[in-house]
Amino acid sequence: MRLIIEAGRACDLQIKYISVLISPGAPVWAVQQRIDWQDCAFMFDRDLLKGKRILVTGGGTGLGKEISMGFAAHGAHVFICGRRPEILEQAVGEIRTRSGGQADALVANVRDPDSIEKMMADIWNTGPLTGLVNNAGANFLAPTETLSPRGYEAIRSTIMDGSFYAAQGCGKRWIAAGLPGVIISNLVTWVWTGSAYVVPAAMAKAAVHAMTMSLAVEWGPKGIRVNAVAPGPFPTENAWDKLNPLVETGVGATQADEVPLRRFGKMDELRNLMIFLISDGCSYITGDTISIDGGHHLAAPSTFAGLSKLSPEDWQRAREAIQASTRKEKEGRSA
Ligand SMILES: CCCCC/C=C/C(=O)SCCNC(=O)CCNC(=O)[C@H](O)C(C)(C)COP(=O)(O)OP(=O)(O)OC[C@H]1O[C@@H](n2cnc3c(N)ncnc32)[C@H](O)[C@@H]1OP(=O)(O)O
Ligand SMILES: NC(=O)C1=CN([C@@H]2O[C@H](COP(=O)(O)OP(=O)(O)OC[C@H]3O[C@@H](n4cnc5c(N)ncnc54)[C@H](OP(=O)(O)O)[C@@H]3O)[C@@H](O)[C@H]2O)C=CC1
Repeated sequence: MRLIIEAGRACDLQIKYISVLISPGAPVWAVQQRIDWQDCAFMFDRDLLKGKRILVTGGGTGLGKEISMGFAAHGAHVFICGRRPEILEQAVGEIRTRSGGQADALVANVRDPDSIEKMMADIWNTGPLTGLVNNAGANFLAPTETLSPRGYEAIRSTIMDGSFYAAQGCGKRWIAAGLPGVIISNLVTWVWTGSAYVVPAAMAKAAVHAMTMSLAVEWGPKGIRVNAVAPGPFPTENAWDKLNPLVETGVGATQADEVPLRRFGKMDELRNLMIFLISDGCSYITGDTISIDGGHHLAAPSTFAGLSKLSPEDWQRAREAIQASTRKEKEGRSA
């Protein structure tokens, strides 16, 4: 048994990550432990995003919550959405308390264009957004030949349709009002490499990558910047439940030891990139997708190719473990 303790401190939010690798190939659990704000080192002026109003889809958990926290800590009013009211309310409370900034939550299902339109109308009733982060995502490991149309649709519609309708909802309002705006989509390095066993997610993210380049050109003359980030592994509870449900599924994409920088990403690293991209100081970057993965995709172990060793019985167990996690999530949904 090998035990690696990897501890890093997130500068602005002071989160300590401890990753414990039980044995090579075993799943990694990232324990996030909150500590005080006091010794924070901020990379940007604390007022950098003052006056900004930014919607982060899927901002109630994981990366979306951490990104929202970073925006709020730099003066922005953040709006988060998702399908579980309790999770959203908890997140809003946490963002307000820890960042000292403004945050509000809206229940919305990004798979449903009417739900997105209602959310946009509700937000615009209190004033226009200045920025949008397409972060809501869905994913699970599965051999492609076993996917049902509903399974494929659940992932595609969340990532591809959700990002399109949210971008369109903001874009049409900005254009009508002659306002500038910024859109950032949270993709994954599979937009360049593809990945076995997560094909619908790789396809949908690649579609949003194409949307990023296309809209940057179409809406650039109207003052709307459109960019994306492509993270490598940043362990979150949901992602790891869906992508590393068993000891046997601990391969490439969810492992730190094959990342050239030899560790997972830290939330403050992602936050800093997002704060930069959404800020006015970044006014000449558009149409780009920036990787933030410690070099993972260049070293090529960033996919689930290693899962070809799994037996049909292993896949059945993986499916059951993933679906147990989904059942737990569903209990809280109201949209
Ligand atoms: C380099 C590192 C990269 C890491 C990249 C990370 C990417 C991520 O995006 S991680 C994000 C993880 N978070 C989530 O996925 C949160 C949102 N997830 C969900 O809402 C659910 O998990 C969902 C995707 C399953 C969708 O929920 P819902 O619409 O309620 O879906 P159902 O439970 O009704 O299932 C729909 C359909 O899918 C089939 N299915 C579900 N799980 C599996 C599975 N493990 N294997 C095969 N098929 C599965 C399910 O059976 C349904 O189909 P039918 O049976 O035909 O009805
Ligand atoms: N963690 C990682 O290593 C990486 C993550 N990413 C991307 O980052 C994003 C966040 O992932 P992560 O934080 O790990 O996972 P989470 O599951 O924690 O985040 C996904 C969020 O999206 C929301 N969401 C899902 N479906 C919908 C829907 N139909 N309508 C509204 N909201 C929805 C979920 O809330 P709810 O279920 O309540 O609706 C949840 O808050 C994803 O797009 C993922 O692909 C990219 C690369 C690496």
